[in-house]
Amino acid sequence: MHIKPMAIPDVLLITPTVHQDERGFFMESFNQRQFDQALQGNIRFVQDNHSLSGLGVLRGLHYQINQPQGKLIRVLQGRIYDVMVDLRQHSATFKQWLGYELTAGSRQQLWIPPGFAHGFLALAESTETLYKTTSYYDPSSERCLDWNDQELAIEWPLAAPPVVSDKDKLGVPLAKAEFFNNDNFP
Ligand SMILES: Cc1cn([C@H]2C[C@H](O)[C@@H](COP(=O)(O)OP(=O)(O)O[C@H]3O[C@@H](C)C(=O)[C@@H](O)[C@H]3O)O2)c(=O)[nH]c1=O
Repeated sequence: MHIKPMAIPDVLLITPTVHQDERGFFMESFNQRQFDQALQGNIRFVQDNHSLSGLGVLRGLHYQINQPQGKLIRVLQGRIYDVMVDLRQHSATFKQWLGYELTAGSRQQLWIPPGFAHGFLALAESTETLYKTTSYYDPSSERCLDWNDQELAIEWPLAAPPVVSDKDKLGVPLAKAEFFNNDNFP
């Protein structure tokens, strides 16, 4: 497993060691010890989320103000353009966004620490995304940033207008975003 910091250095790109043989492949998709070493911390996951998206579905940008979720994202089938926005007010990269293409073929994962808004665009039909989270779903504290906010100016690789949920159509611009109630992130 190889772990590399991204341009926002707390975001990590994880490339697993894939063992191929005549049967197929084997990989450790998560290893707590290596993850702890890489983060020099004590992250624990409590929930796994699995979603299926058609080509052009865009989900996000979501975050929870009371129970911020760290997320470990991977794609089981298809491809996504994964986007995260740093909403940690004390961060050197506050309000910066980062995008990266995750594919089923690469088997790479992204670690997004608590304190980010997150979303993704499906770049293929029948795209399945699986991600672990460090805290439980808390709909009352969930907030949504406008995926198309002018200030953020995220460069989504869109071939056509995306398919967006009614909830996400109500996403607010960064200028009106609520930030976290407790900015003491692990
Ligand atoms: C996120 C979530 C949703 N749900 C329910 C609520 C709703 O009825 C249905 C679909 O929810 P949503 O429309 O919010 O699903 P979705 O738009 O896929 O939400 C997800 O988007 C990505 C980008 C993330 O980062 C996730 O944390 C999550 O916010 O599933 C849960 O039961 N548990 C959960 O953890």
